Amino acid sequence: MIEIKDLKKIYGNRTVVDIPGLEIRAGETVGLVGNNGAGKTTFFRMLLDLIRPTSGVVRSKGEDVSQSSDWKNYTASYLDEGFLIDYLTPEEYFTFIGSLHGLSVAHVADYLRQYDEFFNGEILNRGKYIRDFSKGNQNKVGIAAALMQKPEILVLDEPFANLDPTTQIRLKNLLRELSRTRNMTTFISSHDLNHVTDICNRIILVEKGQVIKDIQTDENTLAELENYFSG
Ligand SMILES: Nc1ncnc2c1ncn2[C@@H]1O[C@H](COP(=O)(O)OP(=O)(O)OP(=O)(O)O)[C@@H](O)[C@H]1O
Repeated sequence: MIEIKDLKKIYGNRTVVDIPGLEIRAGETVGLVGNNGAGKTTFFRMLLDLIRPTSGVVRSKGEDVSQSSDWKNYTASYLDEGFLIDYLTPEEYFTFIGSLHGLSVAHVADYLRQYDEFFNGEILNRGKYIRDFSKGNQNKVGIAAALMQKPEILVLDEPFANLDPTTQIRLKNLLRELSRTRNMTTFISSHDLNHVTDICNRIILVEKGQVIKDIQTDENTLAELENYFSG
């Protein structure tokens, strides 16, 4: 589904991403872990053609993401609040994103009903602009909007950050369900080793831009990661 070849990002004289080769198969749930500054967000930004690699290529279904736009039809992401439009209300934002994907206002309202529990009564009909929501609630808006396009590939940067424990558990259930029912390919970066090992079937550990471990999750993975990070 996604193939990475000789991917490098260099800022000044610092190489912040250096991945000789990586393949992600359809339906995989990939957790990206690594300490601050390891290069996770930079990697995601290259995956989504938000920044250009210094060298190398990211191919999605065989097409270079920097040369083709086809991947945008089946890829959704939420990296940070920069993806939102902060002078809109959540309803206006969902309607706008829905319109980009050919959904009517009624469709969008219908779609949002399934997120009642995830939103926990804090998102819709609040009469507030997105900019006035807490960071956690802004995350909820961004994640629900990304899922609205029923993507084949979903990329989320630290989706559990700023979410209360109840919403973290609801998000985990939601992502598990989507990967099971839609065979969605998912990338999730997180500092929460419990959550990523819980929902991801593959864990990629990066340090200084390099892949240090690439493992299929099993009952020993959490202990292995905890051991690595406590060293
Ligand atoms: N535009 C830029 N110019 C220079 N250096 C940058 C730029 N963007 C990122 N970096 C550097 O690249 C390195 C990787 O950053 P990145 O944000 O990808 O790490 P991360 O793994 O997502 O970290 P965190 O867990 O803290 O979010 C960091 O050292 C960062 O300072």
